[in-house]
Amino acid sequence: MKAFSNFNLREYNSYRLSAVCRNAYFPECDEDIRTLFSDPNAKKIVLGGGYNIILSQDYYDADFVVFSGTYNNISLVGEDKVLCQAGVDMKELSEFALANELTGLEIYYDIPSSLGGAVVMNAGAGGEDIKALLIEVYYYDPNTDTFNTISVSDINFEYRNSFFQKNPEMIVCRALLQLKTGNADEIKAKMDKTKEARWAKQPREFPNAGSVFKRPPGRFVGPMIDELGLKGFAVGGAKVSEKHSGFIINYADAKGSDILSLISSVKAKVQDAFGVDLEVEQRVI
Ligand SMILES: NC(=O)C1=CN([C@@H]2O[C@H](COP(=O)(O)OP(=O)(O)OC[C@H]3O[C@@H](n4cnc5c(N)ncnc54)[C@H](OP(=O)(O)O)[C@@H]3O)[C@@H](O)[C@H]2O)C=CC1
Ligand SMILES: C=C(O[C@H]1[C@H](O)[C@@H](CO)O[C@H](OP(=O)(O)OP(=O)(O)OC[C@H]2O[C@@H](n3ccc(=O)[nH]c3=O)[C@H](O)[C@@H]2O)[C@@H]1NC(C)=O)C(=O)O
Repeated sequence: MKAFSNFNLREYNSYRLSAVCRNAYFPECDEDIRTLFSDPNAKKIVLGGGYNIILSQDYYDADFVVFSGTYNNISLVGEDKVLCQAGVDMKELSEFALANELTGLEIYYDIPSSLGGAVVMNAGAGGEDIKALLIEVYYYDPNTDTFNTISVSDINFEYRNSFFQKNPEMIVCRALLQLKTGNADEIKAKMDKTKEARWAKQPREFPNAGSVFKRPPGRFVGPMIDELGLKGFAVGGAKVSEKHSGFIINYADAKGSDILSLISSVKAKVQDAFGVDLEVEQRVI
């Protein structure tokens, strides 16, 4: 396994915040996972691709385990199933599916996520989600020091929620996905179309971590923020995106604390004006 001391996580969080941690570990196999997590008292902070996190501190006197760039094997099982490890980047997984003329993963060409993060959060967009493709997930339970398999029906997926969110000590190791045989041109066309539509609406030119808030029941976040005239509202180097007000962008060397102050301010204004208590979707670390 790769291990680094005093490691700057800037390249491992999509806001590109500078945050140094005491140690960063990049597991490469199941035994590395057991070594890292078998002692429940030795707390570690888990990151996938770092696309949905806010690193609120400049320094962490803590150990991070990063599932990105390693533990990222993908293999075809039979004709139309794919087995992949937690560190697989979903974009690469969608490209693997295309190369094998398999359909189902096209939207993940542009949903920033590791496979592990996608399972934990039930990643998706436009009405599609990962739940629909999953057969089963293999995970590590530090309470019992065992690797277990859970079938999709037992994961209890909900909107941005799952068994793994409710049990954050469980480590997602691998997932088996069911795809369908497709036509390469059609798969590629859907990948390109999804990407184009998302880039047109989202501020992909700046570091960001997707939607800041969950959709409150029966409402959208963007229109409320727009109505309050908060597009472009900034704290330090962090700003409510002018392109999509459900996003915060790092436009000028923001700190995690800038993002948190901006979130508090937006939350308070939305609460005052609409009586809606916005729930932050991104993980504050
Ligand atoms: N729809 C969109 O456009 C966008 C969606 N997103 C979503 O955000 C998520 C980002 O994923 P990713 O970057 O990989 O995750 P992150 O690195 O952002 O990690 C988020 C949390 O997921 C948990 N986690 C990640 N990997 C594992 C694992 N192997 N085992 C157990 N827990 C894990 C950890 O929480 P804990 O320790 O509490 O379990 C971690 O704090 C995806 O679900 C993605 O869909 C992000 C940006 C845009
Ligand atoms: C980006 C993420 O996922 C996104 C996902 O890409 C999109 C599309 O499926 O739907 C959710 O966003 P969202 O609720 O903001 O949906 P969008 O379709 O972008 O916008 C909803 C509505 O708000 C309006 N809107 C959007 C932005 C804006 O500045 N102003 C505005 O009025 C849009 O016109 C649309 O009518 C997901 N977010 C959540 C928290 O559910 C993420 O999870 O990080």
